[in-house]
Amino acid sequence: MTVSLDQLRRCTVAVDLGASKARVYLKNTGLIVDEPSVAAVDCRTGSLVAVGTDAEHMTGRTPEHIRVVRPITGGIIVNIDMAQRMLRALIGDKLSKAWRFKPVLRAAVCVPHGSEPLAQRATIETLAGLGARRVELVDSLIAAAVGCGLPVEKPEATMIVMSGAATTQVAVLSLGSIVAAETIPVGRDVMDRAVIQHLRNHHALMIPSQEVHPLHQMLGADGTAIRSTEVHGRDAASGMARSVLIDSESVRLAVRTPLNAVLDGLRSVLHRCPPDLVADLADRGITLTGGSALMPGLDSMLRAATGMPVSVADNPDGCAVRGLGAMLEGRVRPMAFDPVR
Ligand SMILES: Nc1ncnc2c1ncn2[C@@H]1O[C@H](COP(=O)(O)OP(=O)(O)OP(=O)(O)O)[C@@H](O)[C@H]1O
Repeated sequence: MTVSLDQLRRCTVAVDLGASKARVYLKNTGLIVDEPSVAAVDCRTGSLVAVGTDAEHMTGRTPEHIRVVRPITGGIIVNIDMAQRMLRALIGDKLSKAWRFKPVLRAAVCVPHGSEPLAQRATIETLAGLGARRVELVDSLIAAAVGCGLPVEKPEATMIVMSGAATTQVAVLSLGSIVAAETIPVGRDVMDRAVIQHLRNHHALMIPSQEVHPLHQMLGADGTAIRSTEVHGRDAASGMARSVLIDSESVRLAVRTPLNAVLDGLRSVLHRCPPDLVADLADRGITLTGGSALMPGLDSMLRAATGMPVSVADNPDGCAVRGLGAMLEGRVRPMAFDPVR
């Protein structure tokens, strides 16, 4: 079964359920949900305590009876019931008006490239439980390329690197189709964990995840990058509070392994492309998108490693759902694009 642009135009909502953010785009309205895909649950009663940003703020600060859960891991819905409850709470009554005019709700959902049939089934079930009568699945790389404004329908190569919280997806597209693509299980979360592990191994310091974000600022290559910064955490041996001065080279070293995995994936995609398409990319280069594209220095690290021009898309987070929204609203030139199913 294939999904055409005509079928997508009949959909009312576009949905992107990521490991970090849940986004819902209502046709002819815009983004109605752009919140962390997090829920806080009271284990004693099973009731939802908070969702989205409020739930995310509770991470690591809850009493024993409250659990903060992420129903989506690596772009895969691992807890359908919780994902439905979270989405229902996030959407609230924002869909009720659309529902009145379109009693048969059709939804289009981004799914990671190469996702397993079971993962696709979980996505369909989640949306069906929310009242969608029909769910169309679209490869998130195609949706993101459209959302970045790339000329995907042309017989020329475009290369997109979409880096999210849990995964980085790389693809070369031409004529509306994916020529070669790879999903690498490395995103901002993995980079953060690599830095946390590095500090533990080399400085015997355990730091909370929010302490990692200022460290990444040191990777910026615009000359304004900070050379060193003080991080606060707990001494791994004594358990006492301690501060350590960390320099940018330490952070660069910590993210080298996950970054190399992304580069291997990128090379593998280029190897599988015909030379004519790779030649197109010498000028056009790579478009970097996804929330992690905003990580300081990621573009310059990719540029240095590949020797190709790298540009960060405008508003890179949410490109996929915006691209899907454009398809729903018919703002995309007709093309024979490769759907997921
Ligand atoms: N300004 C910023 N600087 C650095 N990182 C950022 C910034 N804004 C968002 N991020 C990171 O981007 C990630 C979220 O990106 P995105 O919304 O594309 O992910 P997702 O679609 O939920 O994840 P995935 O595609 O892996 O399922 C988070 O890990 C977040 O820390």
